[in-house]
Amino acid sequence: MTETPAPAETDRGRLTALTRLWPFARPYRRLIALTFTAALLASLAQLAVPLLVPPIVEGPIADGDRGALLPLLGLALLFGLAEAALFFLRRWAMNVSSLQIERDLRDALYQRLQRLPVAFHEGWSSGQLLSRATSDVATIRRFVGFGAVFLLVNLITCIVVGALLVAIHWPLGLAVLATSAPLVVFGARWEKRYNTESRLVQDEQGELATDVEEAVQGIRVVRSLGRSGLVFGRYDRKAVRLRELQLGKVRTLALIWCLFEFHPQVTLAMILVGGALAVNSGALTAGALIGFIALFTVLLWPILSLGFLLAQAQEAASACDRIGELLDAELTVTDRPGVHPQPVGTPARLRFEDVSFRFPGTGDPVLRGIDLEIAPGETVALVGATGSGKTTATALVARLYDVTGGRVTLDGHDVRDLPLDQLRRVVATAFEEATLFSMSVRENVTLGRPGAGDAEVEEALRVAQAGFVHDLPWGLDTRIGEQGLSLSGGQRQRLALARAVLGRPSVLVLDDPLSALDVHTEALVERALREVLAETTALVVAHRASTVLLADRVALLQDGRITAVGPHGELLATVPAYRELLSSAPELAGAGEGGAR
Ligand SMILES: Nc1ncnc2c1ncn2[C@@H]1O[C@H](COP(=O)(O)OP(=O)(O)OP(=O)(O)O)[C@@H](O)[C@H]1O
Repeated sequence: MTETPAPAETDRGRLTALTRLWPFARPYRRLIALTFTAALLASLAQLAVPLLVPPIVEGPIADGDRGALLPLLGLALLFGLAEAALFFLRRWAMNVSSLQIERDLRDALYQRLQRLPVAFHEGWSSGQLLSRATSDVATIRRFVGFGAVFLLVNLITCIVVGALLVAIHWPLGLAVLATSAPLVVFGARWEKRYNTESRLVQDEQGELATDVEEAVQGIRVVRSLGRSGLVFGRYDRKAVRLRELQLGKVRTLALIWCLFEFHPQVTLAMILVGGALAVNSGALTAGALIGFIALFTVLLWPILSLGFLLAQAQEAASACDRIGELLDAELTVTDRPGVHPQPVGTPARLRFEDVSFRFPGTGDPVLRGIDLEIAPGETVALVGATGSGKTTATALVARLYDVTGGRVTLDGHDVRDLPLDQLRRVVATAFEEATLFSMSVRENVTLGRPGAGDAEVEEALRVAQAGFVHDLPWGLDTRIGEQGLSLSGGQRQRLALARAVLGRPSVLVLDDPLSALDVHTEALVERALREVLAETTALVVAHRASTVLLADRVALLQDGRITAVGPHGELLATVPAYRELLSSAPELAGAGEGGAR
């Protein structure tokens, strides 16, 4: 796997990236509006007590009229109760909408990852994808479920309270607003710096996740080579770098907090001095000053929270950008507009017509002008030196990659003119690396054909010589794969083969699927496989003599070109390069003595 592409140095991570969330938030706009309204009303209800202070101080308290106190206190209590009810409503609506948005985002991301071409996945490390699908989605949920609402509500509270302060005593009110201005200027400047740091931290977390994943997956190799120390060293260097990046982020945040903490204290001192002078000169009553200070304390939380709310918004914007990189990635292998199912026989005729292929971003093409026709029911073995392009050629049939020149056809239809659904139903592929999922044996085998009946499954298992599954603790219902029962390499290959031959596909593509079998099992699988190959069209990558002998004809691939096609015996007799290949590859050498089937 290559390094994850670096983000472009454009507008990335600016708060405008948050607008990407709108399509996900739109279905829940009513709940979001309810959240926002409840939060705003609760904040405004908080203002009731400070606003009631001057009438209480200057009325009942100054006059010693206890009876007049009661209705005012009752009013304050009512506002308190309203605030509590609004708090509950806000939390409920906020959590429901944010959890829904999180789920929708996760689903969209997962579906996109499933649809993105193989070439895309080869360019991205799994840790980067994992961190986007988990921690970035959670960051967005936290912002949607908290930061976004309070950023707006607190801003409105600041404006309303600012206006009230000016209304109570305009010189003091304006002074409070003037001391708040640096917060805005500083906040805007800091936004850029914090954003860059957030993004770097998030990317480094992805790198670290990749390392952990590789170390776990490759644990046997690492242990057997005795390189745990080396692998740990690499991991530790990244962990140290992550710590440094996080510390940088913390430093920036600490600076912000400093300012946001310092500001209210200085402002409060200024209000006390200015207020005392105003009361002395008769420009302000004592009650109004107490009310002014009480209102200013309401302003403290919105001002203090601005720092971390902006930080949360920044992190969410970075997360949106990172997720956007996946959601915007081009779906290069997709259904052409207007495609509809075409008649494809079983077995089908497979043709490579002047096919060329170049991996994206690479120089020389891997395949150049390949012509190969495989008649219905015929088996052709693809033979060539390592790196000659055999696996790449087979991957073009099921459109794991799309040709960059020429075309591949099934019964005369360009594979790009078939709906992907149909194509992948009629073409079955078994890879050299047998991948099994954390599911039951049955689910693993029927993955490509969920409707397959018991008889078909049994037949596929028989062909693949995978009868061992009946001896597993729960037979076909035994859970296998990463989190299930461990199987040997040969057993895994046999199950992957059973998956490919299930339902007798129109075209069978086998990429050296017998490589992990012992000689005895291989002979049994080959015998059964001959039955299947007799009824289907097959393209088989052969690294071993025994696999070559399964084929009717052999195609020799050299440097991305097919240089000879014919029965094994004929090539052996007439093509020196083929003879050389057989003699230089011990695995293939045995074919020298045999003949094609
Ligand atoms: N994702 C990729 N990006 C760029 N180049 C690639 C990619 N995958 C394979 N290649 C290159 O394409 C060439 C053909 O690879 P391919 O796997 O098709 O060869 P092969 O004949 O199947 O080899 P082997 O017998 O070792 O399996 C090689 O040079 C390989 O390095």
